[in-house]
Order: sequence, then C-alpha cells, then structure tokens
Amino acid sequence: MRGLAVERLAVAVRGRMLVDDASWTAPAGQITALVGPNGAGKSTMLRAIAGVVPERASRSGGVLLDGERLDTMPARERARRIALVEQSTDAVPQLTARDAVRLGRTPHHRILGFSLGDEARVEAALADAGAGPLADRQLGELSGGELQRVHLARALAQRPAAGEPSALLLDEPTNHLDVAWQLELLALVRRLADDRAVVMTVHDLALAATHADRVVLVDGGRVVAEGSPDAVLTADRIRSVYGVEATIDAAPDGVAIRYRRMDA
Ligand SMILES: Nc1ncnc2c1ncn2[C@@H]1O[C@H](COP(=O)(O)OP(=O)(O)OP(=O)(O)O)[C@@H](O)[C@H]1O
Repeated sequence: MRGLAVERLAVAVRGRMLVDDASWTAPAGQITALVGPNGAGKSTMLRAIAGVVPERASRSGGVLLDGERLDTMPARERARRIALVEQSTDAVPQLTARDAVRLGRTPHHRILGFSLGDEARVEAALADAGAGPLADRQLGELSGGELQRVHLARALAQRPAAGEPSALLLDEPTNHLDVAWQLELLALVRRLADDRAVVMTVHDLALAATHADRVVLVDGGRVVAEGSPDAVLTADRIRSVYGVEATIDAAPDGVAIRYRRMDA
C-alpha cells in the first residue's frame, strides 16, 4: 500500500500503556482523521510515528511508509519523510517566523548548508500556509492561530521533493484557527494530500466526517474502529466511546452532528 501503515504500535511508561497494540493505515492521497476522547493517545501515536516517545517510555511495533520501515531508518532520513506539526511546539520566542520555517529545511541540508532552492521552498511554504505577512515577526509576539500557521509552514518546508514518499502528521491543526482559516487550512491539507498521506487529529467529529476520507477512532490507546467516516462515526460508537448521545445528519455541505448528555 502507498501511504502509512502503523503495525501493532505500543508505547508504555512505567508499565502504563499509552498506546496499546494499535494498527491502522493512512493511504497516500487521502486525509485520515484520528479522533477519540481526551487522553485517548492520539498525540502519543503521532509522536511515536515521527520517532518521538516520552522519556523512559518503551515502544514496540512498526511503522511503514510505502512499505519501507520508518522506525529503523536513520533519524535524518525519517525527518525528511515525516513532518509533524504539534499543538505546542517549544518555540524560541526571539526567532522570526522565517527563521523558524528555515529550520524545517535542516534535514535536507548538504555539507554546503542552505541553498537558494531552500530559500525558495521557505518562501513558498510561508505563502502556502498564509504566513507570508508574518515572516519577519518574532514567534513570541504571535497569536495562537498565527503561530499555528508558522508551524504548518515549517512542516511544508520540510517536505521532500514531489514524488518522494512522505507523510504529514497534524496534531489538532484547526485548534486556535478562526472559521475562515479553518476552511483555508482544510483546503490546503486537501491539496497536500494529493500525493502524500495526511493524518490529522481533531476533536470536531462533524469536521472529521466532512473533510476526512477515513477516520480512525481511538480510546484508551487502542483502535476502536477505522474506515469511512459514516462507517466509523455512528451514534452507537459515539455513545460508547464519549458517553454522549449524538444525532448525525447529512447536511448539504457535509455532516452535522448534535450532541446531548445521556441523562438529558
Ligand atoms: N510524557 C508522558 N508521560 C506519561 N504519560 C503521558 C505522557 N504524555 C502523555 N501521557 C499520557 O498518555 C495518555 C495519552 O495522552 P495523549 O496526549 O496522547 O492523548 P490525546 O488523545 O492526544 O489527548 P487530547 O485529546 O487531550 O490532546 C494520557 O493519559 C496522558 O496523560
């Protein structure tokens, strides 16, 4: 399969399973939404795929990109293929947005360092993520949504040349974004998914059902279901995983979901 395959991934800290025997796929050319309650293990899964695990954690299982094992690949090579955009990347406040995005090109540097081609990729990534006007601002003075766009630009700058297998992992990318920027971001993510696997964690199940091609539902570190949004996001599953009643309706431009408490 072209894309990402997660095979029996497990992450444990002091005997506690944060990710528990999780297997799922994210085909290239599609957007896969990773959904589940707070603490379900979504961020831990994305980080483990990118090769990052908590201190003193043990990890097992495999991750393949286009059939090639990522977990045994040298870190630099893996960093060229997998870009992870996190909710709260430890940003250096004095860095300008452009410099932060330049860091995304680091895994591609050869001995001579930054090339003109790298500069062009940085400017294009800033523009694609809607962060062009922010390029000379310092990270410490940006709003949450502005910072989110800079993080996305950095991941875009990191991606390899077209045609090379790659995956983009986005942890709550719509967080902090106003509605207009959410739609911009989702359109951009759709374009990026054209030739790569894109995985995004989201809490908004209607957004996942409307914009993702596939949904992976996790709970307690385990995969509860995976497949098309309408197969995975049923009222029964939402009740058993989130403990709320849901009414799911087809809307002209996607899916609308209303929630109420079980005892209401
Ligand atoms: N460094 C760590 N050490 C120990 N436990 C951790 C660590 N990081 C996360 N956890 C625990 O792992 C579990 C999964 O956390 P994770 O952040 O992956 O969940 P999530 O699904 O992304 O949640 P949310 O929707 O709230 O962001 C949680 O119980 C969390 O407390």
